[in-house]
Amino acid sequence: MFLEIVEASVHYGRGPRAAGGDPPRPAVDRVSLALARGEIGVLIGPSGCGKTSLLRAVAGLEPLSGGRLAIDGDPLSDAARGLHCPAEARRIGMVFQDYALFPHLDVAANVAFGIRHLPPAQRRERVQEVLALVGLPQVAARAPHQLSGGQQQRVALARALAPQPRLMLLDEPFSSLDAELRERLAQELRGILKASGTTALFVTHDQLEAFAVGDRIGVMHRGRLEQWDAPYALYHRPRSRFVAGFIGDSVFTEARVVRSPGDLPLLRTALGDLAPPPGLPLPAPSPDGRLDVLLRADDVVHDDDAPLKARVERKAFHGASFLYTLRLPGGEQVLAHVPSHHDHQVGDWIGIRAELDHLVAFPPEPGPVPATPPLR
Ligand SMILES: Nc1ncnc2c1ncn2[C@@H]1O[C@H](COP(=O)(O)OP(=O)(O)OP(=O)(O)O)[C@@H](O)[C@H]1O
Repeated sequence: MFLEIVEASVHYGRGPRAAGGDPPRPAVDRVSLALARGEIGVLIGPSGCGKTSLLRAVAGLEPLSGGRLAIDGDPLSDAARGLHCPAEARRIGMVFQDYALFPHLDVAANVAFGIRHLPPAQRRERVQEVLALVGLPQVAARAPHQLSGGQQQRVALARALAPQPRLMLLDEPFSSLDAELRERLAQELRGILKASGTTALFVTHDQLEAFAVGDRIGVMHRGRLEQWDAPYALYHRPRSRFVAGFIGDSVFTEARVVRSPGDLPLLRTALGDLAPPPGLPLPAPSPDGRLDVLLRADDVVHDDDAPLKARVERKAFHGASFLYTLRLPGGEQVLAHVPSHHDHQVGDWIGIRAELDHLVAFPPEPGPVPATPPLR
């Protein structure tokens, strides 16, 4: 593999620990992942889960307290051997949230910053080449303040690409831009990285951005990498409750494992009996036969003819669809993506049914079942 991270840990403040105090929890806790040459990996997870710390360790801005990492077989950090290649010798490009362009230099000089060692003609050629790659061939003579936020970020990307880094690291590069522009730039970014064959690791907290950019996506939680997988697998085959709940709009609903007349297992839920696809092993239920089933908003279909009715509690307009929060007569809450021409009002009762292509179930968490407020 081109980028290899093995059991990498990052601790901050590794000074003597307070008497009787717990050892500080690592910001990154034994994370392993790999990227093939030219692949784009994305790290996603809640605030403080360790995404930036891992990226900084790859960049060489933080030492590893455990584990190792290498690019193209070249060891860069190895805690056991006390190896830490300095950041400037790693040939890694970086783009961060703040554009960090030099305000007193024009765009061409900004982009040429990392290739000052090249002869002038070659340097000019490379600047034009990368500006064309990011879709801004005409702005070389402008000052950064004469560009929009999105354009400035593309110039920052061109500047990082100019020295042909072995790896590109991007930390929330679009987070200061508005949502619509962010999504467009995320798709453009993927095209630019693929066109230049650049291997990249991208940090975001925006799922749409992660799915638009990544060949592989990693979900981090409290310093651990919970799953590192292709986007499709992450969505349809989440390996942990955390990943299942974090990705997409969903709820867990309680199910009892019962037997069909043909002696196949069925999951009895408030939305009816769900048959696991043949060959899908169910996790072991609790001693009282309970499992929690993941119900994504796209598994719940609005159907006027369905006998099961649910009351609209909230609705959020998503353009092509509404995300409805619905309450079933028994008190359970479910979510549903409904095409936006079905514009129901809060308080309306609408017909729904479950239509699950991928059934995801987990053993119930220990402790009492959280009470669902009754329907008023
Ligand atoms: N320089 C530092 N010194 C001490 N602790 C730090 C430092 N930087 C980060 N941390 C802690 O390490 C943990 C991981 O932080 P990190 O910034 O890597 O998370 P993140 O997932 O990138 O968060 P966000 O999405 O909010 O940027 C947090 O608990 C944070 O408080």
